[in-house]
Amino acid sequence: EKVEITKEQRALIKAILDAYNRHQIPQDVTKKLLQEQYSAEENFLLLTEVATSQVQVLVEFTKNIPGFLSLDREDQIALLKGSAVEAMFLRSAQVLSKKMPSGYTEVLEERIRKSGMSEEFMTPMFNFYKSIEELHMTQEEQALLTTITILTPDRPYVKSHEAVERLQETMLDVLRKLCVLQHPQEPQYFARLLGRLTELRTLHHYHVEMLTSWKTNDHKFTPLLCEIWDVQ
Ligand SMILES: CC(C)c1onc(-c2c(Cl)cccc2Cl)c1COc1ccc2cc(-c3cccc(C(=O)O)c3)sc2c1
Repeated sequence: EKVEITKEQRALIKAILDAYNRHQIPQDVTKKLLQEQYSAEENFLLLTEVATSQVQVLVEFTKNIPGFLSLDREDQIALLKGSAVEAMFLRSAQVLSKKMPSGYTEVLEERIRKSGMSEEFMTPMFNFYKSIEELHMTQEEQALLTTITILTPDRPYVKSHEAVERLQETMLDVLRKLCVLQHPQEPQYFARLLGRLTELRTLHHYHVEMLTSWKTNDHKFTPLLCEIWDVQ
């Protein structure tokens, strides 16, 4: 059947894409990735600094998701805490994508690979990055997929499950139509995008162990990261 994006849905895409592009990590933070030396310590410190900045950006972006601020305040926090890692995998995947060279691709990969993280997480992490790169997502798809990840109803401690589910379904419907219109030769494209959301949950579980292994090697995180990731 003819897939049509309504006027409201077009306005929704514009609002989300504008917010996604408006909230970016400041250049003086990301620039350090290009300048400082390479050592496991230095790489970990830089990644911690950028991740902290990314969380601040994520909070601002989330506040601009239509309907998010009408959710219960505690649910807003629960959604942010529950989705931060997954949103950051998506963001770092965009930066690492060689299809949209960001100037940080090589240095970021190098710093992640040499940040003192155990080898066992490297393979699934870089397989994920490769699978995202192969999708050649448009900016709208990136922004919507991040929004859908944030609006996942079954995060821990979310009380108004239905309210979040309604918001997420609105976004899923827009993304589904966008995929049909922007990837007409790939009828399975939308399903492939949703498959990445499943992959993100697996990486989220790996990430909890990554944090523990860093902690045991006496790596320090910032107060904001400790708060959002429940690290002591
Ligand atoms: C605390 C730290 C050691 C850590 O622990 N786990 C992870 C992690 C790792 Cl490794 C991989 C995936 C997810 C997480 Cl959460 C991290 C680092 O997480 C981040 C998070 C976001 C970004 C955005 C970047 C970035 C660069 C250039 C440009 C831009 C840009 O948006 O312009 C963004 S780098 C970066 C690093």
